[in-house]
Amino acid sequence: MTISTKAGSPRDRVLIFDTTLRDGEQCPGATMTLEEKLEIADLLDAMGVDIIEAGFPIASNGDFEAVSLIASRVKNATVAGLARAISGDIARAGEAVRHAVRPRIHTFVSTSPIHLAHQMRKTEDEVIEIITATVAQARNLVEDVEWSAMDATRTSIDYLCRCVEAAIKTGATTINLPDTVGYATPDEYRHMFRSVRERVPNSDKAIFSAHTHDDLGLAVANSLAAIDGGARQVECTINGIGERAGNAALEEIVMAIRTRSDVLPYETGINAAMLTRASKLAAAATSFPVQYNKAIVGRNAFAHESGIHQDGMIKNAQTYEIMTPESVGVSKTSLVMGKHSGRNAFRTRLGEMGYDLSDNQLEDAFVRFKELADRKKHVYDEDIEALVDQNIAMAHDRIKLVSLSIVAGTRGPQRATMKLQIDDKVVTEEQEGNGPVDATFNAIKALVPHEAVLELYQVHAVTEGTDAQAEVSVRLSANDRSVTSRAADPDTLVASAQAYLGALNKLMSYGARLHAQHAAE
Ligand SMILES: CC(=O)SCCNC(=O)CCNC(=O)[C@H](O)C(C)(C)COP(=O)(O)OP(=O)(O)OC[C@H]1O[C@@H](n2cnc3c(N)ncnc32)[C@H](O)[C@@H]1OP(=O)(O)O
Ligand SMILES: CC(C)C(=O)C(=O)O
Repeated sequence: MTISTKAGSPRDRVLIFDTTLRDGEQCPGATMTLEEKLEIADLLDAMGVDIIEAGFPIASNGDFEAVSLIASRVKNATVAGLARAISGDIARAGEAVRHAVRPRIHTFVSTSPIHLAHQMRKTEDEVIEIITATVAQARNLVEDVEWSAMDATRTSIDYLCRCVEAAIKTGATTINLPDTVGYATPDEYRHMFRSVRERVPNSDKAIFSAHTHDDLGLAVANSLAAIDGGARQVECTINGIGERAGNAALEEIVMAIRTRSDVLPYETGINAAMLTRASKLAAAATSFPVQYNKAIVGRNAFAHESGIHQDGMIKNAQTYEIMTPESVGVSKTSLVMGKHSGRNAFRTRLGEMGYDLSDNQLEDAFVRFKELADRKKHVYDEDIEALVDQNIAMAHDRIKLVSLSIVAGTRGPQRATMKLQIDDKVVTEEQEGNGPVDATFNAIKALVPHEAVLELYQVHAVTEGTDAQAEVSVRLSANDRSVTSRAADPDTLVASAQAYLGALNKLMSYGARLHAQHAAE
């Protein structure tokens, strides 16, 4: 099947066969409700999936009902029901898909020696007879019959060719050669498709299909190799969910074909902008979270934290992104601020947040940002805001905190050892208190004797989590003047000391007469 591209060069169409609702549901814990299946089927249809494998109708009444309902509501896609090479399975699958606009029966039987000997307990000739009888039965029910050779990749090529020839002769229109146990390498899989297509005399009467599993992490690579070997249908699932390590991920195949159209001259009918939505829906329905670094749909797929990458992204997104986030339905790239970020990203984020800092202010804030990022897993905008505001506010302070250590716990009294820089003199003091905050404030009072009264002391977390920054507010009053100062730090006691000192600095800058001036002398 060939279609023309906009540029006029012919590209082969690769059919996308989605089996999220059948093989995807087979992985332990991924069972979906009827409503969830209907919602997924509607989305797959709207997204442009060519064939939706809706379930295995003989498996249960629930599966039968889901396949029947999906068959009656899907508007464009072919709806397939799976059936073993057993008459009852095929009749049930035929019944389930009968109201589909485009119904398909997908029947399969094992072909590898290990499966024939141990699972089927049949000879090769007996299985050929089973293929002939069951494909013929399916063909009597629907025109579109897919036949699969279970464990094809561990089957001898001679016997596989005999099976495929028999299936096509009896009426199979699609031949699927699955790598059922995820054992093949891309070269082997490509070669298998080439050999079977070359050696089977009637191979041109069927579309060949690849169905891969990810036991060795090769499912997508094998699917692409199969296409190179002549397959024009690929069987895959949203988020790559499926039996054991999963199936080939639909979104990865689609985006590989789209992004590397220079070396993969194919097209799919998928509206890629819906991939992220489909991923979220499948994850919610199955309760299988998508790993953060999952290709295409993982939450880090379009996120950058390292400074060199962020710098490149700011200059030109193509430096570190091979596809746009919009192309897969993600609204924008995110530059995550963290310990690996650099100045360019920090300055850019501050600009977006409305700050216009001088070079010196920026440098100071950047140093403090790196210190914070070393201590904190996530640095949010609110953290940066708190840090920069504090930095600007502290620029002209006469009293600065150099260090603070606290002894706290059940065996009081609590003790604070504090070092301050007052103008250009460094002074140290150790004080006890009724709790670590009291000890801290006592140390300040000892180092900067004053008569200001503490009117308010309040603590709240800037963001969520146990490593959140504490934002402390302190209000002091002296000589009829009242000032409030805020400070943030992951350490509540450091934030408390900074806020208290901030208030003292403000009082001093308003000209309040504090003994601090004497202490600094
Ligand atoms: C590679 C794949 O993904 S194949 C699809 C796998 N999916 C599933 O199995 C999910 C749904 N399965 C089920 O609900 C059940 O297994 C059923 C309803 C299909 C069958 O249940 P049971 O009749 O209890 O059989 P059970 O599951 O214990 O064993 C499977 C039987 O099917 C036979 N069988 C397996 N595959 C095939 C096949 N393709 N064609 C014919 N028979 C087959 C096995 O040899 C075994 O037969 P036996 O009982 O005569 O030894
Ligand atoms: C039923 C077949 C197609 C299958 O799921 C497999 O072989 O993995």
